[in-house]
Amino acid sequence: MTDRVTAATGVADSARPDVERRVPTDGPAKETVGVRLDGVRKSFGAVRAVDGIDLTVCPGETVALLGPNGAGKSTTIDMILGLLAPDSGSIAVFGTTPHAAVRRGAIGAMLQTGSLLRDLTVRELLAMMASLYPRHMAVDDVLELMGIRAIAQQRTERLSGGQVQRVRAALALLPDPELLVLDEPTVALDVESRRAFWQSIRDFAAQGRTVVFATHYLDEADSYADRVVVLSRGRIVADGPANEIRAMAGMRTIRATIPEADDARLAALPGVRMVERRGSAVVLRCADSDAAIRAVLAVYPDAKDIEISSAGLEEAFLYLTGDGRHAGP
Ligand SMILES: Nc1ncnc2c1ncn2[C@@H]1O[C@H](COP(=O)(O)OP(=O)(O)OP(=O)(O)O)[C@@H](O)[C@H]1O
Repeated sequence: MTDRVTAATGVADSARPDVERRVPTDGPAKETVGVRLDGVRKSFGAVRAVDGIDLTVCPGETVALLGPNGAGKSTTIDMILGLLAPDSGSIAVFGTTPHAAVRRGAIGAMLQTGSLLRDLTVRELLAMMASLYPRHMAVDDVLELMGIRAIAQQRTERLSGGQVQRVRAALALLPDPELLVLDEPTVALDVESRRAFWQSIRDFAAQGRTVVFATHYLDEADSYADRVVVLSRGRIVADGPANEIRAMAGMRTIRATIPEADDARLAALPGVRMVERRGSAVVLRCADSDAAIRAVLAVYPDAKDIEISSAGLEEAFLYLTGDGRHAGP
């Protein structure tokens, strides 16, 4: 798998005031589309960070943007939040521009970077931020939702990395947003903290709210999202219900030495999804390895050194993002 990004440790990034200072709403919007991206592109110099993304997120959906480092997840999120403008294409959030949605308090965000204000207790920080919103969740309710009641009297500079993440999420939830956007929110957390974090977000989503989150973790996307959108090199390479993406992750691989095999013919065999060359061997990624091996032997009875194996989650992820095609011997 790819390298992990630097852990986020804070909140209330002063360079991003629009996201943190939301104006309250009268409750969830009634639009049938929560977030919509049409042909969105964004480059930084010669780097095409986002290269033509079409994406629709329905209200109430929890969608994971899954991808390795540099896939374009943060750039996509920053454009949904109105922090970056696309070079081309359009973005709508609950039927309006991202800026308008932020202004009317529809979006709460937890970004990768930012720092908590020091010299305040967690409760004081939440109360202070709440005072900026004419309408907001009760501080006690947010403490309860994020499971941080026990640290309410603790000063922010004394918090552990995991506690900081939960306080940052609490700040994002404070104005009771219709859309919650989380950019790799659990990157610094251990397994138990991740589980507890996601249970809190699930409880929030269960109120009919829309959640979009970026992650490197296939298992996290699988466990907590209704739908998984896999990004690679600025493009969507897979988009489907979590169980479908998991099924792809469950694909099997047939490796064999097949003299004079024709790649196009192999690719057309039943059960075969993809053909790769590894020296004299071919590797077949299969949706149905039983059907595939029967077909291979029927067409190429001379096939030898046959191995059938399950793709691990990591391998499946590399396959989905296209980063593993030339890996391995
Ligand atoms: N402000 C910027 N200036 C120049 N290049 C940038 C900028 N922001 C992003 N990029 C580049 O755009 C590409 C996509 O970056 P992005 O941060 O969106 O990816 P990501 O999927 O969020 O990655 P990560 O998981 O590492 O956060 C990368 O090649 C990155 O180096």
